[in-house]
Amino acid sequence: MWRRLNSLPLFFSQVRRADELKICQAFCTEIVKPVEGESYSRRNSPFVAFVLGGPGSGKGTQCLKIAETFGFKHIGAGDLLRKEMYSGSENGAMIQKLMTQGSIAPSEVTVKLIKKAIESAENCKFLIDGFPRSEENRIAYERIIGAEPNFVLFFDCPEEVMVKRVLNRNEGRVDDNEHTVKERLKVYKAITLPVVNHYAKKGKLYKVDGTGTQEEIFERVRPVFTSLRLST
Ligand SMILES: Nc1ncnc2c1ncn2[C@@H]1O[C@H](COP(=O)(O)OP(=O)(O)OP(=O)(O)O)[C@@H](O)[C@H]1O
Ligand SMILES: O=c1ccn([C@@H]2O[C@H](COP(=O)(O)O)[C@@H](O)[C@H]2O)c(=O)[nH]1
Ligand SMILES: [Mg+2]
Repeated sequence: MWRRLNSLPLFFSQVRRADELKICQAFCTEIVKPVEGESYSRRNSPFVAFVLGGPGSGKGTQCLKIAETFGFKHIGAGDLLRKEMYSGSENGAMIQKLMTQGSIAPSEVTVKLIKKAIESAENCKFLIDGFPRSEENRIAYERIIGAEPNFVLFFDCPEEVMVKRVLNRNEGRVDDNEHTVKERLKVYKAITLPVVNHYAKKGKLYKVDGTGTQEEIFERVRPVFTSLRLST
């Protein structure tokens, strides 16, 4: 569907936290370099950043700030699934069960929702928050969408901080409870971190310290997006 985008140059070093998989850390001044003269369009080649991190690492919070400051369209994979769940669609009950368990929805379902959200947006720059959750998700996205993300923003946060934030969230989510957050952390470590590692190896990962205040974190994120020189 969309033509493949060039992989973007990042520089690497070893990691401290999230070290189960020895994820590489990007630490460069010119973080993302779109190809000279390249223009991005919603249908042919949107500019896509995946935003990953554990439950409560602050993905949604930071995506709102990035979207507002840099004009990206924020697509929360979990938000799309929650909307589907409450819509009364045929997948609703299945999604509710998986979310309550802390498990992951079938790739076809999630990618279809993401594709629809991209195609119906009046934008060509997207933040896809909380996806891909697994290697299977990633492969399905690449197959169905026909492109890789331009880069991946990863919020690295200690487990105890993430759990505390989730349990204080108070938004009525079916998964904001002690039991589900424990399951989500297991899934995150076993299935999502390999995706993070995949993008690190490809030179597409930008890792940000997810501790501190929302404002402090955003100041770490800001240079990533300031360095983008998108021609649209
Ligand atoms: N830096 C921060 N310090 C304290 N609380 C925060 C911070 N960032 C976000 N929060 C709060 O923590 C909770 C979780 O944040 P957020 O929803 O952004 O995380 P998330 O990574 O999207 O989580 P999930 O994967 O569960 O959707 C929210 O209530 C949010 O307001
Ligand atoms: O790609 C995805 C994203 C989310 N889910 C399910 O939704 C919940 C909550 O997701 P958030 O991104 O944290 O809002 C997640 O635990 C999964 O159950 C999914 O299946 N696939
Ligand atoms: Mg979220």
